[in-house]
Amino acid sequence: MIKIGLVGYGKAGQAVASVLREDPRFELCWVARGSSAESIDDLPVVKLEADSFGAWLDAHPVDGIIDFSNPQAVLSYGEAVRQRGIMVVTAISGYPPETLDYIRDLGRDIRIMSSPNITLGINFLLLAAQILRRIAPFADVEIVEQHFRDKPEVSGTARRIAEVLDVDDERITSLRLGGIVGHHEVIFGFPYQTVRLIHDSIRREAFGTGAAFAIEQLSRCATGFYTQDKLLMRVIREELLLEETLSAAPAVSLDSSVPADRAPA
Ligand SMILES: NC(=O)C1=CN([C@@H]2O[C@H](COP(=O)(O)OP(=O)(O)OC[C@H]3O[C@@H](n4cnc5c(N)ncnc54)[C@H](O)[C@@H]3O)[C@@H](O)[C@H]2O)C=CC1
Ligand SMILES: O=C(O)C1=N[C@H](C(=O)O)C[C@H](O)C1
Repeated sequence: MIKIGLVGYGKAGQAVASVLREDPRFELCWVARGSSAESIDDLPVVKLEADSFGAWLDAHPVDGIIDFSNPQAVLSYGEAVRQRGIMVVTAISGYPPETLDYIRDLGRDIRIMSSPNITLGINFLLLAAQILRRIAPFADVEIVEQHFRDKPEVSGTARRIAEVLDVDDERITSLRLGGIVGHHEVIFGFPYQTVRLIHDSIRREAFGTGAAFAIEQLSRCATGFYTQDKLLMRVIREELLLEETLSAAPAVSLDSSVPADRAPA
């Protein structure tokens, strides 16, 4: 069982906590918050402060941390987890470049995954979009992202899509309305056809299942910096290799009395 500490218990963190608590592979041990440590159901709560977090980790050891707080939090817990070899899945979408550099540096000593969108669906869309982009680099590309009305910044997901497709951020159209959890659409415009790749996060629990996939995959990885699309590609590659191996496997006789060339197909 993987023991987890959750950093951030807001809109996304609460949904992630509910998914983790229902999954028998994980034990959610505690929550770290930025504000005062108000209790949450039966979960221990700590206020995240750099100078005391190491002692908290020693008294409440975990295998991994999942971060749905804000871009500053990793600066408070990074060295404490580095010293203890604790893996990290951070879903923060708006890291400044210097903080991303710090996260990559943490990858020299621990397993850490950072992705602006942790859903498996959007990371599959990222892989599909990159394939189409390579096939048809001449196509027009536009990106549309839609979120709840109070989300201030352009989605980190849309910026990541633009980055991997080598498209200028000016091609991103942002809409803010209602309670939309997360909608992303990549539109490829060809002379005689249009290809639309669309992903909708219907409920914030989608971020919980994505985080569960990431922490479980990370537990099988070597020390290093990872992204969710790379972890997903790793699983796809393993599946394809297994399929290739199985389809190439010669007919064998499990019964020594039956020659291999007459074994049932
Ligand atoms: N990668 C992904 O798939 C997703 C990423 N996000 C990102 O997660 C972050 C949080 O999103 P929401 O839950 O909607 O925001 P929110 O504002 O509802 O929740 C953030 C929580 O973090 C807490 N917090 C702030 N500073 C903290 C600190 N230093 N230590 C511990 N806790 C701290 C706040 O008190 C708040 O409860 C945002 O950056 C958002 O873009 C959100 C959903 C999906
Ligand atoms: O703030 C959110 O909620 C989300 N933020 C991420 C982003 O900025 O891309 C991912 C997801 O769309 C939800």
